[in-house]
Amino acid sequence: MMAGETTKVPAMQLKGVERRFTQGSRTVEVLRHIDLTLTGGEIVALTGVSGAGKSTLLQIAGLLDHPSAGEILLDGHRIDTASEAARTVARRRHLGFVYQFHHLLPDFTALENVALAPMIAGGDVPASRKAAEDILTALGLSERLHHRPAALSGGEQQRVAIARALVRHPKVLLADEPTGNLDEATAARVLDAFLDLVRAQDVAVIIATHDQALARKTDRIVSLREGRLHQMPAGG
Ligand SMILES: Nc1ncnc2c1ncn2[C@@H]1O[C@H](COP(=O)(O)OP(=O)(O)OP(=O)(O)O)[C@@H](O)[C@H]1O
Repeated sequence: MMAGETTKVPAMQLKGVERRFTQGSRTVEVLRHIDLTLTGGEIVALTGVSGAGKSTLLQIAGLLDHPSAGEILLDGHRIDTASEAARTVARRRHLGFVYQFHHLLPDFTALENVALAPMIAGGDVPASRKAAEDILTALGLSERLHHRPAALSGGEQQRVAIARALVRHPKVLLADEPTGNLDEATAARVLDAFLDLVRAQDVAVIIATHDQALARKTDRIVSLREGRLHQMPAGG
């Protein structure tokens, strides 16, 4: 190790993760033995054909589902064996989620939608609103703070959803087709704003996507095939 360098604990590690679903007499092995290390500041694209298990893997990494076997470490600590209450706290404090459809609250403004997350986590109102304003401004939405979702374009709505996921500075951000609902030009703009922001925040990001143009902009591409994770060569 070089002088002044510190070893960085991975934001999240999946070790030997398996997930099988049993329906009647039939068992489907969706994830067979997944090893994945996510480091702060690293953006990983998770690819694979429809049904390959991308969403299943995100659900497990997001502590929303339990692996059938294997370990999950968050910031170096086992979290898969923790109580449901501890997992909920860890999810709120350390994980952020962005989905294809944004699920913004229709009766709240952009600013309120984003500020709610830190407020629910116990932040005071002025600090939460300031954090929300800062991140929305970083995403180019300073002129849209007081608009409700219905008065925003699709790309703007998705940027609000991204702001909401990032406002508490999660250690890990899990995104499932975050630009899948947008036209190509809007998707590219939203993605660029999103990548600039997460690179500045040092958050580990995993993005499940079918979009090769999106995947090529990340630091690393992994692909799920027959339940196993393959590292794809650099450059996609
Ligand atoms: N709760 C469940 N019960 C039974 N089977 C399930 C369950 N959840 C997922 N599966 C199966 O696991 C496999 C992987 O599904 P998953 O949604 O993770 O794929 P995906 O790669 O995200 O697909 P897509 O790109 O279409 O969203 C599919 O065959 C699916 O039917």
